[in-house]
Amino acid sequence: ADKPNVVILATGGTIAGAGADASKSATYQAAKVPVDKLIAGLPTLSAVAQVRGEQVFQIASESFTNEHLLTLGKRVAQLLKQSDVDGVVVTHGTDTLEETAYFLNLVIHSDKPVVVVGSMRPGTAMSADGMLNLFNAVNVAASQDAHGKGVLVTMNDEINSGRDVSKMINIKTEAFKSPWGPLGMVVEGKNYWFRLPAKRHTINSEFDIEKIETLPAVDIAYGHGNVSDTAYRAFAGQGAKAIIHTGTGNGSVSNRVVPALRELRSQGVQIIRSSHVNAGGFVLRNAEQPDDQYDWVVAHDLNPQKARILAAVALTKTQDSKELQRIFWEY
Ligand SMILES: NC(=O)C[C@H](N)C(=O)O
Repeated sequence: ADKPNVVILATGGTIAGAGADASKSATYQAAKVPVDKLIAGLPTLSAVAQVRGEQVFQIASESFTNEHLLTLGKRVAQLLKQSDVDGVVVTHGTDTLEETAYFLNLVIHSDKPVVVVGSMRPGTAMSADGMLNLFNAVNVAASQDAHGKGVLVTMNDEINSGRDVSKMINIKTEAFKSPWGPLGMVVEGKNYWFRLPAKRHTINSEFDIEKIETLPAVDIAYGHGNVSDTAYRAFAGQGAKAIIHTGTGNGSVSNRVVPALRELRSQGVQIIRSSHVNAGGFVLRNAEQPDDQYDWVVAHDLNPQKARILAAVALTKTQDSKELQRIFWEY
């Protein structure tokens, strides 16, 4: 009874996946196993925390929508207000895990631990990684020393910041990396911390899930050789309030696309330059493109999918491009 209370909010993904036999590490169905069965499969959890589960969704994370983010965020906030909840774990598919973790990091006003976790192999596979990842997540969520560090992600024994972490490869269990390194490690139920997040998050965020009812449409268009402006114009035509430009290199923009982006900006659409370089981008204002002159915003080190999350959250509060740029520097 003196153990911390941890609630596991289950949303589906491979951590709840099942394959036809133990050799199937990549061929399986995600989002099959209910949360109570996941918890029952890990009896050692009871030595760490009083754990209970809630099935919020049962989906593969590539099908996550803004509505899923809002529903999940509101439930996390509600639970953390309760004095009988010490921490929350969210089980999640890995495909959009980095988006949900960043979203929660921006909008949850609590210093209690929130840990998002998934797995690369279904529980039915040999060397399945979900059990240990979940055990680590519950350990971190139950820890006093995880308070105030923002939303965390435990995969492959590392503790990463939900802001920074990204799925870098789709077949290895060592799939999640932060361009600036992990915050720490969790080994045999003990946390080892090495650094702290420098960006604003959770309790120091100006955004609050309780004040957000909808998220505006923000779309992502990909830059590459021989690119056309068709996607950008189509997104704007369908009502996008901001377009994340997944630029080449420094977030550069082809001269085949620049005129369309200037035109869309003059019509009120926010243009946000990010980069698709693999190790994480570093897009600077007025480098490669005259952002001051064109009134564009840079995503700096946020990858396009994280830039979409921050833009959508920020646009619930401001339509001003300078404010938007301040927010991109601070979060
Ligand atoms: N490893 C995974 O969880 C992948 C799965 N497609 C998902 O994101 O739900």
